[in-house]
Amino acid sequence: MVVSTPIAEAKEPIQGHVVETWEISKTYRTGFWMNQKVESLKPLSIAVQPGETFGLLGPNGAGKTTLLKILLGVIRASGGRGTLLGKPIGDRQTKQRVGYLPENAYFYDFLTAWEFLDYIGSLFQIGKRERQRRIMAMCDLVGLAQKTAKKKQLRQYSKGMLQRVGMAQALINDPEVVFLDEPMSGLDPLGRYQVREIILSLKEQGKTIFFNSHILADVEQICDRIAILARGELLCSGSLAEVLGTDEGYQVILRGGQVEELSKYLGNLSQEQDVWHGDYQGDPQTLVDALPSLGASLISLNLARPSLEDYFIRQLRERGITTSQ
Ligand SMILES: Nc1ncnc2c1ncn2[C@@H]1O[C@H](COP(=O)(O)OP(=O)(O)OP(=O)(O)O)[C@@H](O)[C@H]1O
Repeated sequence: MVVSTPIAEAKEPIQGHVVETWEISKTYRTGFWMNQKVESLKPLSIAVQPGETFGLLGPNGAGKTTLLKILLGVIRASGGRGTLLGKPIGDRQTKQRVGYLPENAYFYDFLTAWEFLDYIGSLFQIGKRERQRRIMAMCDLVGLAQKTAKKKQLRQYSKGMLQRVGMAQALINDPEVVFLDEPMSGLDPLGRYQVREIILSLKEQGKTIFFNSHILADVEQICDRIAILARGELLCSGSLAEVLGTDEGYQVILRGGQVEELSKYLGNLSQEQDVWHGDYQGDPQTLVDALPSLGASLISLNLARPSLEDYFIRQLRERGITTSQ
């Protein structure tokens, strides 16, 4: 995969937050008489720094797409306010500096990828020569063969290839901030890996990335900071270290010893024949030194950090959320 193809010279660093909201909220009115209310987003305040990869997580129906659409000016907030690149949300000039990959991108599938990207480039009023240059750079960036891009109609593309075209269209205007709604959904492991690589290469170029996802393993690998939404409510936000904590423990497997003695050192002890599994907190050397007196020998000792998935599920359970909406 080809990565890191900057398509424009360095810009002035962005001052202040790229995204900032203050108590922003959304209530939809539904029903025949529009008399039913759906509170999709409860008052929410977040801030995203320049150059950051920010992951917005949450189960289905949490309000992730709603927030993204508000930030992009696609729908209006019911309350609160926010800024994008320092300008009030909805500012027309800001749109030139923003890229967006919708969750279910609609493509004119009778066009080739090249024609489609050329069309999107023309909407941004990019001149013909520059459009050609950018389309070539985009094909390289997202790993799309130029020959295929010129020949094949989009209706003949696989989901993974369409996602690459979607990424390319989101980047054709060389945006400073890119919003990606579920960029890995529906992709196989290779496709997910490739999208992750593209996101990392954008990050290297200093772009700010805001993306929605419920694929936690991907988020854990690429995000600087995360926020968790559920039922329209912000449950927490912060860096992974802030959210998960830095308390690292060890998973220990050893042979021999008695439960009374071993439990002074290990938590969650379980036994399979004469092999013990347990958790250990503290200096590993202390445990290793104590093993002879416990009559036990070490089989393995592995560093274990709580995963984002464990944390995410715990957060939802603590609030009694066991199903998606
Ligand atoms: N146009 C609409 N009219 C009424 N309710 C809506 C509308 N759009 C979204 N909702 C409701 O708002 C809530 C949040 O929806 P949203 O699409 O923002 O969730 P999401 O977190 O993006 O979910 P998913 O992960 O499934 O894409 C849901 O309960 C949804 O049914």
